[in-house]
Amino acid sequence: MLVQSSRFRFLFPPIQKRIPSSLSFSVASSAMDSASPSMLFLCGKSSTESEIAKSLKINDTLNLPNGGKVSALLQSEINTFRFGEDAFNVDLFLNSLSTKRFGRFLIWSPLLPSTHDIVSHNFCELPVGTVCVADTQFKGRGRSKNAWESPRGCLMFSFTLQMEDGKTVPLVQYVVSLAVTEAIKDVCDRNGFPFIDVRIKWPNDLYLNGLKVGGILCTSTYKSKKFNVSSGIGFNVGNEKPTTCLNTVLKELSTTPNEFRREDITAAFFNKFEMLYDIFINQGESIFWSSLQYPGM
Ligand SMILES: O=C(O)CCCC[C@@H]1SC[C@@H]2NC(=O)N[C@@H]21
Repeated sequence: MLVQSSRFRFLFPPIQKRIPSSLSFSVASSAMDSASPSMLFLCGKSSTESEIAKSLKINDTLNLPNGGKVSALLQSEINTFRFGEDAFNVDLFLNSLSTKRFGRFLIWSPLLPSTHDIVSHNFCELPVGTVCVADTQFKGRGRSKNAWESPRGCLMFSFTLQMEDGKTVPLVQYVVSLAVTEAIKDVCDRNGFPFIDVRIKWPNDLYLNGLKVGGILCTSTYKSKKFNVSSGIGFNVGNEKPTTCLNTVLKELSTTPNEFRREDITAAFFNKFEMLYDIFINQGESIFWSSLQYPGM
């Protein structure tokens, strides 16, 4: 059943074609597995977050589950390395970010096992709202113990939030899904791109032209009367495989050579998420339904 709204569009199951989110890794990427430490660049929107970065580096605080090694570096050290032109541009992201809490402390890595492992394993050491972005993952995690294929071009990030009311925790993935589709609309509007019809298959999958292009993974632990929630998003922005991606569809719809940038989508995501999350916490789940119209019912 397709339900359309004036502001949001939702796609409810059953869906035409299901693409498994569990897909195998290439031999090359699994060979890179934990042999060398993952480089984590710790970056901040303001001096407050930059001080946190320095302290985490000096104290060698961050680590990975199962003894995986990390090497913590500061934003100022990024330019001492040569990463490809398609590496995540930290400045581009931070300059487009207008939030008060989410995304302001950024951990970027060119290659790591899983952004989700970084934020969930180090949750208590990181400021709430921390985001970890990777260009490639070699142990990307999907829901239900599936793997998430994580090639270059795919937008992959995880972030943290803390909640007090256990009843609302399972619903946060809805807010995340909504923020992703709203972010894509926002980037299209700002850049004059044609409308790209990314749809939510509730609660945590994103579809484009009937194919799965993104998924959301939310996990939580309970500590000191608070729910520590880690939320991970994988979205095919520039990677045509394994299904299709935003840039392929944009190319089909455009006469000029435009491309989505992962940095713009990530910043727009947090700008939208912070607003939607505040509404959700203050007004409850009505945000999901208030603007729905049921045509023909
Ligand atoms: O559809 C799913 O099964 C959810 C996929 C979630 C994948 C993302 S990619 C960024 C983050 N890090 C991970 O290891 N998984 C999530």
